[in-house]
Amino acid sequence: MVSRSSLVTFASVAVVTGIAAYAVYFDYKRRNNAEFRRKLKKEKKKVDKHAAQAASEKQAQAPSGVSPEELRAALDKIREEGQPTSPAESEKYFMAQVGLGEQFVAQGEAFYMPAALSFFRALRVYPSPVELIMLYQQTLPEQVFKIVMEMANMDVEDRVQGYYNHFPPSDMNVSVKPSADDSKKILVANKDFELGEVIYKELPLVADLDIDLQGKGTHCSYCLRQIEGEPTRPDTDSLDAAYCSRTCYIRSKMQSENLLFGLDPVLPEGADNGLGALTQEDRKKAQTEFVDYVKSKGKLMLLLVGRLIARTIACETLKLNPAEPVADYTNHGLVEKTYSIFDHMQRLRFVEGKVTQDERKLLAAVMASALPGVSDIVTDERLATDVGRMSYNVIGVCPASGREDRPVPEERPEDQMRTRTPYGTSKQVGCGLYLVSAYMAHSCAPNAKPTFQSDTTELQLVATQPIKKGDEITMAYVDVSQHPDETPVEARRRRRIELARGWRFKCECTRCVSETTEGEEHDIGVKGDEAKVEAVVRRVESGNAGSADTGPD
Ligand SMILES: C[S@@+](CC[C@H](N)C(=O)[O-])C[C@H]1O[C@@H](n2cnc3c(N)ncnc32)[C@H](O)[C@@H]1O
Repeated sequence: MVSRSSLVTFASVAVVTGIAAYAVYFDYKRRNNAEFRRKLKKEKKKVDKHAAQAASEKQAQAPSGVSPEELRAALDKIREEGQPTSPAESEKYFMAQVGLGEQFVAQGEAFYMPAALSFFRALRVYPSPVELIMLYQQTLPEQVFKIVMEMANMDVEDRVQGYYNHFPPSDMNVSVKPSADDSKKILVANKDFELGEVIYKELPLVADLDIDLQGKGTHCSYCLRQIEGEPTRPDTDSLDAAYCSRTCYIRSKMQSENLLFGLDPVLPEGADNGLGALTQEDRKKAQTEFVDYVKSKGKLMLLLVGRLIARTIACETLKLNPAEPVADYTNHGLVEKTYSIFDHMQRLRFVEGKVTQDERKLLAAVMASALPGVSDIVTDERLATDVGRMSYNVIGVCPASGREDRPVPEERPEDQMRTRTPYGTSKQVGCGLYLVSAYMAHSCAPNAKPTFQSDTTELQLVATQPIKKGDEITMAYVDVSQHPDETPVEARRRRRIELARGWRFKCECTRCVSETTEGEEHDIGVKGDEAKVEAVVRRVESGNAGSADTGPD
């Protein structure tokens, strides 16, 4: 049934899950095309006037009368048709579908269903669906509007609720499932694995060298491998990046380096409407200030969040240019139509991070100097959540050889960064955010371990015990060995404190439970589990997405 709440459902979910593909382009167009802005303003005024009227009239809330089966079949067919890929094609497609819809409507009620399908097709490619829905509500016959809304809700619900049917990709041999008490997510094996077998390989969404290795030229700034011979060094890189190969250089540049630390234009030719108004000097200055801050304060997580935002923008702008060989620059089909990076990220658990005003300004200035207007998305709230989510989920990259020269951190490792490495952080060269591995729970008696056998950021998850299909897969977030100077009780207490300080949860693993001694429990600084999941995600997953509140709890 189409009701106001389902309209809100669609609106809030569509907004928070990222309008994606054309957002950057259209946003620019809107800001810069006076005619477009005038038209939008006029339409908005019309809508505001009618909205008050409609509210008082309390529109009928009956369903469209079309059966869910019929709607489902129509939706499946429309999905199969695919969507235009370039902005120009999208605009053409949008106009054509709206024109068709109008023609069908003019032919009378018998043609309302095909009319609604055309308007729905147009809605799917429009970058601001909420605005369009408001226009539809005021201009389309009620019956047509209801069909469009029912289809839109079905589309969004499938996408949001069906997320874990599509992710992780099936070739990774694992699924994300709810835990037995439904309070969290766990990673489960889709088949049996023998001891020592590789369960899956995963590339990071973003990764970075430890701060002390940045700019040194000893390790690749993209794959983090130790560089043999002369590194590839771009002339104008503000972070002094060095690469082990041209492939790494190109990938890094395409994914985040150019936007953050390079000077090439960010949008594809023709899509920027002359927006690259800031000079290269402005861009360099903003970049240098950000780099100086990150390096002097050791803010690796802020750097990674910058990369994350840059990569999100790069993914969306790459979609604007179908001629680009997208797959070459991306990992695991991350640039795909159904889910954006934002969709992936917002499902990860986190503890809010601390970000100062200066930090936000420095990062926003880098973004603004490359792509004016984009700095608007770097809000205090978003940054605190992103930094929290990043530091909560990254995994330390420890190549087989590791390193012995890592500076001893002044802060406790778990305060400075939580890099989830079973070897401790002392040997790592950097860290990466791995979207699938992020779901692995900690166990003090884990059955799997992340390894970096190719000496790059590619994570290979290896079974450290035989694993049966359906078993939960776990890793150690901290060093779970018993040190020579420790009793079992002391070792248990050490790892539990480290977990509580770093990840704010009380370990409930089988080993901790079995090693509990009577009267021994002590205050480890946390009562239960203080990690959060984005409120909108929780609501959507519990089938109650109607609220407009989209912030974390
Ligand atoms: C990095 S996330 C792992 C994925 C997470 N379980 C989820 O629901 O998305 C870490 C969170 O998992 C849970 N967790 C992981 N290992 C745990 C353990 N040994 N005992 C209790 N909770 C654990 C805690 O809620 C913690 O906040």
